[in-house]
Amino acid sequence: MSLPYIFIEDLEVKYGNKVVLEDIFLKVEKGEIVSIVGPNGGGKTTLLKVILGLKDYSKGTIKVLGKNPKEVDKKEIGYLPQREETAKNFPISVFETVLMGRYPKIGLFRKPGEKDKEIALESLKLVKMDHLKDENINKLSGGQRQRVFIARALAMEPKILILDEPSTGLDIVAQEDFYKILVEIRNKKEMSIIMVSHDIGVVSTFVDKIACLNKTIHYHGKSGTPIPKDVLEKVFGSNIQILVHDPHCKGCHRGEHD
Ligand SMILES: Nc1ncnc2c1ncn2[C@@H]1O[C@H](COP(=O)(O)OP(=O)(O)OP(=O)(O)O)[C@@H](O)[C@H]1O
Repeated sequence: MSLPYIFIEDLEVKYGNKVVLEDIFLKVEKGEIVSIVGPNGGGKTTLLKVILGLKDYSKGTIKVLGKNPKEVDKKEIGYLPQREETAKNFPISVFETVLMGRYPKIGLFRKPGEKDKEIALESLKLVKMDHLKDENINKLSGGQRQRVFIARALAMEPKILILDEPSTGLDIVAQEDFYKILVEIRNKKEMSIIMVSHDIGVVSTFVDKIACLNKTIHYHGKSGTPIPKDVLEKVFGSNIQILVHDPHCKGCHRGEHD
């Protein structure tokens, strides 16, 4: 059997003397979509940084594509950070933005060729934004822009896609569309997707595994199975209310709820 794309065992991470992650065990297989949920300050971004090789760990084992994270070829991992801003009024089109995703492959000083343009267009099609390819990136809505940034990451043809709160600011319909696109991308490209999310109700319908992170991972299971109440209380506190999302509810789609 092949190695999981991400393998983490007994991981501990500190900032100075402060332990922010401990006893972390997590496996992400090829083609799996995993969501990390948890309260502010729970360590989600820190975990992503360790996976990306941007932050050291103090104990345990972590292998990304079978290697120490710092040794992984950066072209193998597409990363979309929490907030991605484009310079206001910078005249760059959607297509040019996605084409920038090819530069790690072709080098900064080479002109993209026909194959690069083909891949950029295919990436835009995957996120269903090809009809806006000539539009200025700053004229798009937040959700549309987010999809373009995903296309830019896809243009690098990575094996793993890492997204930090990709659905922030999207309404529930846009969130669902967004997650459906991620599932399609996974199905077509067989890449692993690991993302931080706050919308636990919606995300659980689309992902393969949810990891609740508050210093350590409290639950780690298949989506569709309800997360036990005691686990939710440990992670979010006792006031948490999880709205179980019914994807067939037509009222949700028409915005008929409060
Ligand atoms: N550069 C840093 N130096 C020191 N402590 C840090 C640093 N970055 C994060 N921390 C601390 O590490 C802990 C985890 O932070 P992290 O940003 O990983 O949490 P998070 O779950 O991503 O939070 P949020 O949901 O608010 O984005 C917090 O206690 C935070 O204060």
